[in-house]
Amino acid sequence: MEPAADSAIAETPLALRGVHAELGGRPVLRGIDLTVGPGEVVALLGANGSGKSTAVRAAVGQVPVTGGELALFGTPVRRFRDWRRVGYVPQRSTAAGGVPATVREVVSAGRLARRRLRPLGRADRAAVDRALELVGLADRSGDPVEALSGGQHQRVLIARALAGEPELLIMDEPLAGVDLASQRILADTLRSQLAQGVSTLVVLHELGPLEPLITRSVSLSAGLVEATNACHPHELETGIL
Ligand SMILES: Nc1ncnc2c1ncn2[C@@H]1O[C@H](COP(=O)(O)OP(=O)(O)OP(=O)(O)O)[C@@H](O)[C@H]1O
Repeated sequence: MEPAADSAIAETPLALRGVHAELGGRPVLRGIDLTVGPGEVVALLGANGSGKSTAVRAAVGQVPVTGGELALFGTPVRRFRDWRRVGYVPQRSTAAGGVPATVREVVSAGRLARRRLRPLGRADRAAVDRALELVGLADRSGDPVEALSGGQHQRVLIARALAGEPELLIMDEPLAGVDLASQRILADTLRSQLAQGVSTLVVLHELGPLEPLITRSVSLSAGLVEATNACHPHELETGIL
């Protein structure tokens, strides 16, 4: 194989080929093809239960792949260890998991894959500060996460993912329950990440303020890809929603 082709494959942040996955013994993904190329923002769309969350959870190694191939940066997910290259924002949940924690503590957890067992250093603290600034929560960093609204909570989860300075950002419904002002902050945040070359896979029900940033949309139906649309800013067909 040509070296150029080799490096092109290695640089593909996320590639799913004919991916199958099961939950509770039932097939949920039934042969998904999905690629997130360098610098792309791919929106994953589809009805409730179509398999969007399962696809992203497979991509971050939380759901085993039972067939096909899933690779991160050219490495099969089962062998992938370089998780600091990936930022994951799970579907809305409690950021602190019931444990009292401040906004800064939760966001600092995003540095874990980089720090390993070392204490938080100056570069870690600077990255946490930048992430808090990006999502507009710098002034709330000392507050307990329990004291935040749902939309602010969601921004904490995004800041936690950004604090790790990922090359691939995977977000599961980051706009769910978030008001328009917060959605715009998220759009600005994503725009700044794109400018730095971060690739993104984002599960959405409505494109909202993210619409101009999306380069491609992939629509799932009953565990299969129903449609793929190359999007140019402002040209996405809203009909696919
Ligand atoms: N733990 C589980 N055990 C068994 N089935 C599950 C489990 N989690 C999800 N499922 C099923 O898998 C299918 C896909 O679920 P998934 O959460 O991936 O859908 P989704 O497209 O993200 O939906 P939504 O838009 O509602 O978030 C659904 O039919 C769901 O009922």
